[in-house]
Amino acid sequence: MGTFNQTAGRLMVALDYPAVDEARKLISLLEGIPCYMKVGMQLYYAGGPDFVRELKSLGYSVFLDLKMHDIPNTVKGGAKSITQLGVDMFNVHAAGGVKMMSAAREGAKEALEINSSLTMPLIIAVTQLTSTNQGMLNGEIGIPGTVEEAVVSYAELSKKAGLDGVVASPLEVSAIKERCGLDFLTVTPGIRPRGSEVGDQSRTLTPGEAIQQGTDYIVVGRPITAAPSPREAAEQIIEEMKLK
Ligand SMILES: O=C(O)c1cc(=O)[nH]c(=O)n1[C@@H]1O[C@H](COP(=O)(O)O)[C@@H](O)[C@H]1O
Repeated sequence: MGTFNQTAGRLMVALDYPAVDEARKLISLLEGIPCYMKVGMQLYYAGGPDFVRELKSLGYSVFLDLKMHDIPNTVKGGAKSITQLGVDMFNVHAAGGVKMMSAAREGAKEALEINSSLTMPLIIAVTQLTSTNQGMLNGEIGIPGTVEEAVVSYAELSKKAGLDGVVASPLEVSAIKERCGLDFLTVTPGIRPRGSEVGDQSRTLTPGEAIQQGTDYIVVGRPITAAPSPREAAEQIIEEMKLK
């Protein structure tokens, strides 16, 4: 199991930018605010491992969101490389199955055997993307049942594989915790402060509501990055989280 970094806070800021310069600009605006930095595929494909190392050297806790979904051997290798970067959290798709998710853990462990100064990252699994709604799940994707049932079933698989938690919408947090236990982490995107644009997200709650549901971490991108003052937006979100 990885460790829960209290000093990083419970807010994860999604650095969804096409270039590292834009990400650096936001990071300087948010200086001193307790948060994880989430690097997703857009920024990683542009800035690569060097940018992740840069964030680590600045002292940030980093969630590398590359959503691996491949055969177990490939995911094991990917997890080994990611762990060698010293990230604090990374993710895979639960749809890859128990063997694939266990392989991610094995890969991370192998990295630690090579370099004992590394710590085990938190490994979490994406359940159903927060852009998926009930109609899409049953019609387009072809999975029967409710979104909550599909998410909880993926969460159970993730737990069976020995992962630390899942990515889901805040709407499913209490069902996940009920089935998988309170210490099974939930990382929840689909966060929209009241009045902000929903965009392509389908299953959303406000930061305060997400905390009330018992989530461990909230992931916020555009409500901060596209705000007139990203710093004020982040401070307001943290304030709202504390009030709950
Ligand atoms: O794994 C993720 O982080 C993720 C999973 C998911 O189901 N939904 C989801 O939105 N995300 C990520 O969370 C962030 C949400 O960004 P905003 O919608 O701009 O707040 C993006 O970086 C997404 O890639």
